Amino acid sequence: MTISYDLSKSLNVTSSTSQIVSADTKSRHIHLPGTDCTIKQGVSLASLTTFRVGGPAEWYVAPRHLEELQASFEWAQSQGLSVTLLGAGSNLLVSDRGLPGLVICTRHMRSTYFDPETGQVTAAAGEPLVRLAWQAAERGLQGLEWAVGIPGTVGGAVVMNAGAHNSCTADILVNAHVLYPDGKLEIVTPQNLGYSYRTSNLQGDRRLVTQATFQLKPGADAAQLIATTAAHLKQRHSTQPYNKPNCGSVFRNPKPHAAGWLIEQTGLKGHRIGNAAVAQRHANFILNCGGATASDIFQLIRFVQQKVEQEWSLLLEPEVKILGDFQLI
Ligand SMILES: Cc1cc2nc3c(=O)[nH]c(=O)nc-3n(C[C@H](O)[C@H](O)[C@H](O)COP(=O)(O)OP(=O)(O)OC[C@H]3O[C@@H](n4cnc5c(N)ncnc54)[C@H](O)[C@@H]3O)c2cc1C
Ligand SMILES: NC(=O)C1=CN([C@@H]2O[C@H](COP(=O)(O)OP(=O)(O)OC[C@H]3O[C@@H](n4cnc5c(N)ncnc54)[C@H](OP(=O)(O)O)[C@@H]3O)[C@@H](O)[C@H]2O)C=CC1
Ligand SMILES: C=C(O[C@H]1[C@H](O)[C@@H](CO)O[C@H](OP(=O)(O)OP(=O)(O)OC[C@H]2O[C@@H](n3ccc(=O)[nH]c3=O)[C@H](O)[C@@H]2O)[C@@H]1NC(C)=O)C(=O)O
Repeated sequence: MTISYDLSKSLNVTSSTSQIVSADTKSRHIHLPGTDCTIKQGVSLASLTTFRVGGPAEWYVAPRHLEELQASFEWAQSQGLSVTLLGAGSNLLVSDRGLPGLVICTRHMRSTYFDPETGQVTAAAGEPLVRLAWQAAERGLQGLEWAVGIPGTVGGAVVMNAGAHNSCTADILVNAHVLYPDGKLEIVTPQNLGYSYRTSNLQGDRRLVTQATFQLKPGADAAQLIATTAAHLKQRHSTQPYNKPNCGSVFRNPKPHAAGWLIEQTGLKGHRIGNAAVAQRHANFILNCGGATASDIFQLIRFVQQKVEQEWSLLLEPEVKILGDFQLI
């Protein structure tokens, strides 16, 4: 049985039913008129996700500017293609069969502006959150020290409400610019985004975050902020596995419990399916031990869910976004 499996009810799952590629889209590269941007056919997504798994995008584009982004949306609409949004791919499990339609990757949308007076920082969607955290600390701007070690983009952080060390994106977001597929731009505030733990109403949505502004506290001691940031990174490296491809925490914590604790108590540390394994260092991490398939990881996620539910009567909800078709074995 082949299904589009919606594990978290908030997944941007796309069907793998082949799209009809129209006559003028048969070449492997399509130049977007009026831009320097090229849409490519059949681009592997494995190297674009931190799990290092996943098949090809039917079509792929990585715009650098708003105009290129708008042109990409227009092109997808003109071809009747579905659109999937990709940041740094650090919270994604993409099917081995790849994704139909157009995958728009924002990681080349880069720019940062720090206002030392107000403490506000505005960054384009593709800026690495980690880079922003270090730059803020170096400028004596307090409020992003928690973000070190999270290998996502600014856009991904706004969508996922990324967080750590009892802080999260919603705490510091002033506003985000979002682009609708029809080209309309809107400025949204945290109050509009339905934020809660690792959740926002942008998840599974068609709006694309193009930039975000965060409020930091100016005038802090840079050396102190750098020390705190470094301490957070050190703590992470001592509790989380950074040596093999993964997606961070696989499941949201079913508070007041910690998913990692539940999985360890269920005896699943080290459990392996194919080349995917539950990490020894942290049971809420699944590792690609080398040559894992998305299917291996998917089966392991299902297995962990089933075992934990049997033991604790709790269904763990994936934090990772599962995209495309997966087959239940
Ligand atoms: C080693 C490791 C450690 C991690 N630690 C943490 C942690 O401590 N805390 C934490 O919260 N997360 C953590 N994560 C998970 C991940 O880094 C975050 O969820 C991150 O915010 C995802 O950002 P991304 O750019 O990679 O988004 P992606 O994984 O590319 O996408 C995530 C979702 O956001 C959507 N999306 C991405 N960009 C945009 C955009 N510009 N506009 C609209 N939608 C968009 C995608 O469609 C998808 O639904 C970790 C991951 C790894 C690999
Ligand atoms: N296990 C996995 O699956 C993966 C784990 N990771 C881990 O996640 C974490 C975050 O990864 P990633 O987002 O790629 O971030 P990186 O740690 O690679 O850093 C991103 C950018 O932040 C800036 N930066 C990093 N460290 C410092 C510093 N000490 N001082 C000043 N600036 C700094 C640099 O910008 P500039 O170059 O402009 O100076 C760098 O390019 C890392 O610990 C990485 O090892 C990342 C990917 C996959
Ligand atoms: C990595 C992510 O975020 C991380 C974030 O980096 C850290 C640090 O703030 O706190 C959360 O982890 P976490 O809840 O697992 O934090 P930890 O402190 O490592 O563990 C919580 C509790 O579980 C226990 N634990 C953890 C792992 C394990 O194998 N066994 C175990 O018993 C720990 O001893 C601790 O008592 C976030 N995870 C979630 C799902 O909320 C992510 O979202 O991808």
